[in-house]
Amino acid sequence: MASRRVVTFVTGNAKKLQEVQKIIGDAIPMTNQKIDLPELQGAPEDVSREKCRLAAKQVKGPVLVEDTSLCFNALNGLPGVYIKWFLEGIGHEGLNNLLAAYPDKSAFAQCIFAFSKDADDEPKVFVGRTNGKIVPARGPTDFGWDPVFQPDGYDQTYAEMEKDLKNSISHRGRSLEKVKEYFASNPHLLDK
Ligand SMILES: O=c1[nH]c(=O)c2ncn([C@@H]3O[C@H](COP(=O)(O)OP(=O)(O)OP(=O)(O)O)[C@@H](O)[C@H]3O)c2[nH]1
Ligand SMILES: [Mg+2]
Repeated sequence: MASRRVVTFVTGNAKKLQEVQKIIGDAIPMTNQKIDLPELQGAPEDVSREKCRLAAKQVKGPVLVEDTSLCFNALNGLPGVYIKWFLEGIGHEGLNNLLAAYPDKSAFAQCIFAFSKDADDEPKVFVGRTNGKIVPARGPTDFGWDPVFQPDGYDQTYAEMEKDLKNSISHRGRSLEKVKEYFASNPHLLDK
């Protein structure tokens, strides 16, 4: 049997890593590296592709990265890929206040994973999206904007949900389902 390479998931975010490990399980042989990659400005898919290229150069092997957006429909998709800086700058209350002037509180969480086999391989992207609305913070505050995002069809915020429930309906879970399908349908992807 050919020996197999291992995919390195590159992120600076420990909470993302926990979720990714839980969702992937042993479906894909994976390790991780904590590198805070510089992020291009622009369209979400391009941000993720560029992170993937930078990661592949550093790791020199198969890499997986992701970029997460939180998009408010009343604001035509902003803060989007800039949610990290909005959250750091204005917090949960500030995110709610951004929508104070609009009756439409709907939003979507989006995760874009990107994979490449090596630095010469064009990254492939996998988009996962969950629709919901922005609400005053409820639940534990240990992960980002989880307390202010309530997915459609549920009366709990992401933060109030059991982890397995969040992972089964989340932007990250949906994107990773596509990643897993891609690996399952390309069984020789990691052969040396
Ligand atoms: O409540 C949350 N539930 C989630 O499911 C979730 N996923 C990401 N985030 C936050 O949204 C921003 C994305 O920015 P981001 O994709 O650039 O991540 P990051 O810079 O933290 O890590 P990375 O880029 O090294 O992977 C960062 O503030 C993350 O903390 C989440 N918050
Ligand atoms: Mg980042």
